[in-house]
Amino acid sequence: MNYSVVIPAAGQGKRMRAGKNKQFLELRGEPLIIHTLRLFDEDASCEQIVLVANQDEIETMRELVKQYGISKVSAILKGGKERQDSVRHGIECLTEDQIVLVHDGARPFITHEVISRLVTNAMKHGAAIVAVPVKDTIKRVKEGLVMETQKREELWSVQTPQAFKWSLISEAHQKACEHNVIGTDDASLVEWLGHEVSIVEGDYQNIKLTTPDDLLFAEAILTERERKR
Ligand SMILES: Nc1ccn([C@@H]2O[C@H](COP(=O)(O)OP(=O)(O)OP(=O)(O)O)[C@@H](O)[C@H]2O)c(=O)n1
Ligand SMILES: C[C@](O)(CO)[C@H](O)COP(=O)(O)O
Repeated sequence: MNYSVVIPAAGQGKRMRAGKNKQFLELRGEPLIIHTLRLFDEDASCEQIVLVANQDEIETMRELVKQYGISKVSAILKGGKERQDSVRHGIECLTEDQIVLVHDGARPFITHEVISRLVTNAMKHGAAIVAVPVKDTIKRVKEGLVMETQKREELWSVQTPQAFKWSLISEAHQKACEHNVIGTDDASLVEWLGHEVSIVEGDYQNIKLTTPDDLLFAEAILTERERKR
């Protein structure tokens, strides 16, 4: 089953403390966003990529897409204040009757195999997300004191991509916007509508490059993947 993907890349990268949007940081000589875009460009089931960028970075993104020969980018749209606003802009430019993936520009290590299982699940359930079981013990804390220890067997750490039938994710984003509902991921808006969301187990290497430490992990993952090739 073919799909379209919305890639939000319109953040500031504040936690990375690089003095610029982390999408332009280089990994093995290529910008982070290019690693992510290439993954989908090379995925046989990906029909089109909608890239969401900061207004003043749209031209740079366009040039990079051209320079690195990324062929499936159909639009580069202006992002919004929050990630959710950026994703909504991307969803709004697509149409019904398709599976839409949402994937962070800052997650360059998703695999074709996980994408394929995700899309199959989204067709069956309407909504599916990639996640991994939590490894640490998680506690709820208030004012420096432990309130509760959560049942670890019920906890999953959620990643992107997240995949949806377009009509469902479009409705979720529109209604969330009308009611000022903010979620830290897109699936939480679908959950808020009362719709089921299926989990697809992914892998721990699908990290989001968020803080400077993640650059070290990224280098290690790239080294291992090159060795396996
Ligand atoms: N208004 C925003 C905020 C974030 N994003 C994108 O959403 C993804 C996940 O967000 P995050 O890792 O938090 O990136 P930043 O917002 O850039 O980081 P920070 O919060 O540290 O500033 C990133 O690809 C980021 O570019 C976006 O498109 N629009
Ligand atoms: C969507 C996400 O990547 C799932 O883990 C995450 O919630 C994004 O959060 P951020 O605070 O915008 O990085």
